[in-house]
Amino acid sequence: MIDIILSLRPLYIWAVVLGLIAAWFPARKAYVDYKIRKLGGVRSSVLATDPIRGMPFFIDAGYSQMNNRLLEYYNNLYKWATPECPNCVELASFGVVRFLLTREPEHIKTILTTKFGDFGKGPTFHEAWSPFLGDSIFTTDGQSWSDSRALIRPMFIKERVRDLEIFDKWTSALIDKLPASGETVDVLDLLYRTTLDITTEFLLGESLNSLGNPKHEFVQAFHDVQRIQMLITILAPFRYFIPKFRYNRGIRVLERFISPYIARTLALTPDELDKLSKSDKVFTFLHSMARSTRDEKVIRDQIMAVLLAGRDTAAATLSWTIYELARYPAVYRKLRRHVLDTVGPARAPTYEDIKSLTFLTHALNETLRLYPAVPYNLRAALQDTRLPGRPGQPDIIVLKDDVVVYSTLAMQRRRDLYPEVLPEGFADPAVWSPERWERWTPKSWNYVPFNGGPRICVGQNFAMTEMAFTLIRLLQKYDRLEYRGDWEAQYHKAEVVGVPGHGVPVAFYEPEDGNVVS
Ligand code: HEM
Repeated sequence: MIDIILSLRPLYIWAVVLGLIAAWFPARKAYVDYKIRKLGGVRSSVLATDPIRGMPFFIDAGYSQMNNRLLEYYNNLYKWATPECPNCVELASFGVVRFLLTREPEHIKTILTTKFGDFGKGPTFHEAWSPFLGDSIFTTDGQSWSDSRALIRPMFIKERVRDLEIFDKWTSALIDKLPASGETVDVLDLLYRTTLDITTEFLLGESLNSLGNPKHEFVQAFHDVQRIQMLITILAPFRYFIPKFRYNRGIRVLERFISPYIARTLALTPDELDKLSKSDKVFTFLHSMARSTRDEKVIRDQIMAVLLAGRDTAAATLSWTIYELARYPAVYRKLRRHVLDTVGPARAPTYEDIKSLTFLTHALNETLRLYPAVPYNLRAALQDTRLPGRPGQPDIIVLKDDVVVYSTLAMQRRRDLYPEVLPEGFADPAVWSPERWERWTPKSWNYVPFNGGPRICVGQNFAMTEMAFTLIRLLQKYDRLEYRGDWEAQYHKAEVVGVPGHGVPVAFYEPEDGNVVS
């Protein structure tokens, strides 16, 4: 065939090549249609199967990401969906990979539990993320993922007193950094640093102290790596064209910081590690891993993964909570009253205090409903499989290597997933209202900020305790809070984690006349 083409004149060669390309896409579509029919299901709503129709969607995705309109872009896709499949659409451009984008609870449930084994991060995700997260819990599937989970989980199953001490140390440092009563501060920036300091101390036994040293090169490097990683993920087919200088340099900075801690830990003998494990006070995540593996790379990868998982997620959720509390002073006052009644004005909270403060948990749940920290996620099909169709409709076929993108952000904000007629006292679902949780439990899989199934967030309890602890400390000290930004201008910015795009400029007020309760 090649010989025949090469024997033609150049103009004819171009014509043949273009003809082959033009024929390839309909042929590919026909083949996919045939396979799907054979498997006894249907396609989801098809938006594009070739570059001419597909490219504008991918370009718009990149543009929307850069301009912080990703949720709008994502929701707009469903305007072209068919009534048979209103919440799942298919996009393809070059190559053979189809992207299925969904905001359907039954699909998320299927991916994460019912057909857990059929879906995974997949080889492309692994390749795209491995410079940063290596072969860690985040980037692997099957046995490798299961080994990572077994390595990490022990540090999260116990309620450790040591964790509360770490939270206390760094929330005190946070409060020390807040300006005088009534002065404006961007609390998002401070919370990023607080959660980074908490997470590094938890992981390594020693904190980065970014609250004390905001210009630490680690902070900028971590930011650069995450931002570029998100772009690499969104522009998956075109990721090779993204400049990676800052990304690679950032990863080197992170590694330079972590390496000495790993080396120091690996220098300990198994006996020494066993001895340390007896004491909750000094035993770190690093020690815990070194008891199971002596492989420096394995440890490096898991540390990076937990750093990523633990830092921005909690900072973002706390920031959105503070942003909403500034909007609803009555909720702030109610929370403060609960905290002062339960913990008092100065004492550090215990695990029991935190558990008994249910309204505080409702406030955090409500934030995670409107602003789930991981707003977009994806899974690749590891084999031909299916997602359930609407009641009475056939299943949607997912072919091996197809990528399913799911958004808990888009799903949890779907108006049609809430009662059509809202019960008394149940605020509009678009509104932040912790009170709704007093009489309402979301249907399972309509609310999954920590995901679900075997891959559910391993740090969920750690995160909820850390966030509650931080809020309690702020509520003890300040009797009110004022937003100093432009409410209209605020937007949701998605870089792996969804944060308030304009930060959260606020002023905290201590009680006037020194009274604890105002
Ligand atoms: C508000 C706080 C948090 C939220 C909303 C959250 C959410 C999530 C979500 C959605 C996943 C699933 C990711 C995926 O499978 O693609 C996840 C996984 C994970 N999270 Fe969290 N997370 C939070 C805080 C934390 C913290 C503080 C830690 C640790 C210190 C942590 C550790 C992990 C780890 C290790 C995984 C991987 C689990 C696995 O793949 O088996 N998370 N988290």
